[in-house]
Amino acid sequence: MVTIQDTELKEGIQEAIERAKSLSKPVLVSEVQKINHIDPLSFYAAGKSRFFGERFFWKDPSGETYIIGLGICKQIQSDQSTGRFNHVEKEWKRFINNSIIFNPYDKNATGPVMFGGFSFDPLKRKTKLWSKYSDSLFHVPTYMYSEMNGQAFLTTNVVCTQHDGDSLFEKIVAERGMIMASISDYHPENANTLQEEADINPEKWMETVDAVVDELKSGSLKKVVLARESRLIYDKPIEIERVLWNLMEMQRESFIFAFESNGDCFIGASPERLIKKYGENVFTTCLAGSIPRGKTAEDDHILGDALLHDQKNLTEHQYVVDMIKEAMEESCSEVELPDEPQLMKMRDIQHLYTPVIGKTKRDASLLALVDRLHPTPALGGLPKREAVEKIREVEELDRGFYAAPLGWMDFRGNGEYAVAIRSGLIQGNEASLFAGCGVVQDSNAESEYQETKIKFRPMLTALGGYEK
Ligand SMILES: C=C(O[C@@H]1C=C(C(=O)O)C=C[C@H]1O)C(=O)O
Ligand SMILES: [Mg+2]
Repeated sequence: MVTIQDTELKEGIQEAIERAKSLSKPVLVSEVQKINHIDPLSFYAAGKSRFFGERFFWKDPSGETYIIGLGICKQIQSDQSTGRFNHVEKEWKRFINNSIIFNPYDKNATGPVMFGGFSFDPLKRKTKLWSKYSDSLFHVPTYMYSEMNGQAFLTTNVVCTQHDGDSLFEKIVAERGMIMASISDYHPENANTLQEEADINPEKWMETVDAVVDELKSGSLKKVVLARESRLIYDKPIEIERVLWNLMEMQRESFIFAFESNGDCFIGASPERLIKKYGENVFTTCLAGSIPRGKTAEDDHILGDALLHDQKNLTEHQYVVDMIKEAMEESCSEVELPDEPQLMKMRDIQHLYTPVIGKTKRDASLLALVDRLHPTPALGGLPKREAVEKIREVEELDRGFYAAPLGWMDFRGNGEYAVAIRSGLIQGNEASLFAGCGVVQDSNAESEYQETKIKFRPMLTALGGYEK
């Protein structure tokens, strides 16, 4: 059946081909349909055979926003280290500038959206672990399911070139029809069995923590976040859908994300927002300072209370608050944040948490805010530049996209980026998990090590390898 919107898509494609001829460059057509609700994970799973390596999944902590992409109609990438945020934003604007958009809905995350992220530190020596991800990597999906406050939308993005003809419309409608017809309720099947678990050099990591603590006592550095890796080997290829299913069951309060590239998949459940921008309203998060959850409600309360009064953790947290407050005050006309941190309780861990809201000054774009904030002292340290240099020098791990901004931006400039922690890189039947912690003068290597162990748990449990 041809709907009114399909007529629009057909005419849009014809017009875009004409435009591509006259401009001698590809032109995007984007069409948005309001549709009935689909289970987001089932939509993702429906793209498995056709689009493996070209999918992404996103859920925000409130569950108000889901964005799932299948296929890539445009890739924006760069290995340039300076000005990379600005470069991506310019490329994005240039791409949507001449596009034809049918979107009668005034909803964020509908129509053209780019999804992806950045590496933590483009100047870090690269290993082959992250060879499938360039320092800046964004995908614009061909088919995108998005949900905003309970309303569901299907966006179809087609890039037309001067060489395309009428058959492009038929091809897209047929492919889209096939995807929609193949959606069936996803349920995880048999789990993987963990065969080998290798913490990479924990003793050396603790020695590095000790050495950094000594430096913090004598120099100008105040905080350095040090991370480490655990490598897991399973008996068979890890099913990304099943990991997402588990994360959705167990880490409801987190951002849940998966970002595929050339067969690898970066995946995780992060409690930490870097920045959200809807219109002029911006939201960011100071999250640093950690303690385990208690086994009983009473235990849990005692631990939470101890965290709220622990000087080492309060200092670790305050560095983040000070830096984020300063950055926000530069970019915003109004900034509001509470005086004292509160507790954020996740399934496996509790943190000190200070939410920050603001209203941007007219010229502050989402990626300019990302540029200003990344890395906050929650993931880098303080002062920012020295801390990142220290990490580059002493950390064994190639962080890749771990601890870096990951998220989306739509054609109107709205979007959200999480700090991609509690995450791992899946490569066939193997996975690398990453976890770090804020090292300050009062840090103790053994307890920081224990803290990273807890931070591995969300992913370890979701993969199947840790039973609580
Ligand atoms: C670095 C991580 O987490 C960060 C470090 C924290 C800490 O040291 O207390 C707490 C929250 C995060 O900002 C991680 O999970 O890998
Ligand atoms: Mg800590």
